[in-house]
Amino acid sequence: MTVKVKICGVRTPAILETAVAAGADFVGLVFFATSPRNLGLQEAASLVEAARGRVATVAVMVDPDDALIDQVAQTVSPDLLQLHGHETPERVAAIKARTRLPVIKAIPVAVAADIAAADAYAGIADEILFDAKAAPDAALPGGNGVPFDWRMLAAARPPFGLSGGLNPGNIAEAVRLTGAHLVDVSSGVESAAGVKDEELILRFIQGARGATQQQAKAS
Ligand SMILES: O=C(O)c1ccccc1NCC(=O)[C@H](O)[C@H](O)COP(=O)(O)O
Repeated sequence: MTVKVKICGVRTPAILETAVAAGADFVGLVFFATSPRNLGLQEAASLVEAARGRVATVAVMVDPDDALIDQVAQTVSPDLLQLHGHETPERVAAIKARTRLPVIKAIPVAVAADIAAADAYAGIADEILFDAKAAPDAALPGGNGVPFDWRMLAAARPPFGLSGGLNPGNIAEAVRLTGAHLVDVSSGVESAAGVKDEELILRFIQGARGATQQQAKAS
């Protein structure tokens, strides 16, 4: 199994090129006004145009209303959507029907009981992404660079994605321990909030690919 890698919070053409050259499968474009990774619609549209056919683009939104959904779908035209808020299964289904785009649903995890929340999205979301639940006083619902206890994912139904506090130093262990088929990183490949680092992106993707090879040998 080859682990798919998503580099989230891409903001510039140069970092998009780095992610493509390093072999990323997905790049995330964040639409969340107070995030240091937030993009305007036109900036995002330019990145999507440059990415088309080379790496899949994911528009990351938090409890978006229909107006934002329509603006992003029509102006930015990403390959997928990622819903990172409190969207119900019914809302996810409605957004999918409205846009005809595949949807990644983020499930926030702090305690073992949180894993079961994913079950309600079976057959609705195209991908489940278990992410660390943000602290109550956190400024952002995602992209905080904080991991959760991966052992809780023993109760998760594969396939699933993993994010939250991943970085070049822990990605191999994270893949080995969880069996995640998708890994998603933001803070762990940044030199400062919202500033992606080319070297860290390369090392992260190499680490994910290396972990895949070891896992394949063991099975
Ligand atoms: O990254 C953001 O700024 C962000 C803002 C609002 C909602 C979601 C956001 N990011 C979602 C992601 O997909 C991140 O990659 C994921 O939460 C992991 O982040 P990190 O722990 O920093 O690697």
